[in-house]
Amino acid sequence: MATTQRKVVVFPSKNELYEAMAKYTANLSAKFCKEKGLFTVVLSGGDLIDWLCKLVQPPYIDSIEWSKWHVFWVDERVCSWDDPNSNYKLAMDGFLCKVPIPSQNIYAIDKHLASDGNAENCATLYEECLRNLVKENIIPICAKTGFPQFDLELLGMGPDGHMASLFPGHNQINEKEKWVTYITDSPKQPPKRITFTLPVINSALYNLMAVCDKEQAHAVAEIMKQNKPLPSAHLSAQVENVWYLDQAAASML
Ligand SMILES: O=C(O)[C@H](O)[C@@H](O)[C@H](O)[C@H](O)COP(=O)(O)O
Repeated sequence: MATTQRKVVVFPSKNELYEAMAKYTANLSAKFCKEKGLFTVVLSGGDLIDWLCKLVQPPYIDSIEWSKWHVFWVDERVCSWDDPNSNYKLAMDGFLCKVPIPSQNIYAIDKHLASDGNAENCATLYEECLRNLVKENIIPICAKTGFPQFDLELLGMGPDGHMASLFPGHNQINEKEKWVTYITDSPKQPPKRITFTLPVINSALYNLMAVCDKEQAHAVAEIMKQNKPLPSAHLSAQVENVWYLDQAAASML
């Protein structure tokens, strides 16, 4: 399934990395809005949302066709929408509330099931939501993989090399059929989460993995040396798999 070579860019400062992330996202938004009238974007949680700060500033905030965006989460914590742990809340407060994306184009985890804490049902329903959007021609199916194909996924990596909620030593990374799966014993808190599976993640046209800070430097080095099968080492994309690193994250390369 791995189709593209990993492209790595190291930035002299975090500010330059943030600027490049905004530019990359804005360029793809313009391309896909022009080509097909919509842009499907997948967010993760963690620090990534802060790193998207430049998107909500000029010139990007005024030039992006926000009404054509469709927003998804690569993983989500199973908790209520107003819980400080919620990736939905994080993205809403830090990014989405600042831009005019129609609320019906924001595809969050089911509010009630998430509050109830049933991870399996949340994953089933999120997959159903994606399947409906395939029927509505919002999300195409990747001809090569047979899985849904998002335009851009904005990803982060934990110090243990996890991406989305695919953690080392947990079997979610091996899922080959489902589109969305779940975990109830995540090593990163909180323990209950839903997550896109690897075939879905790797079916995206563009994957941008952003990694900052020294805590991640060891995992970055292991992944680049190809000598440790960490979940993030499996990241691929159909057109481009690009890694943006700051100096600290690249310090052990
Ligand atoms: O639920 C989460 O925690 C995130 O969605 C997760 O996938 C994140 O992208 C990585 O864990 C990196 O997170 P940090 O930026 O906090 O290291």
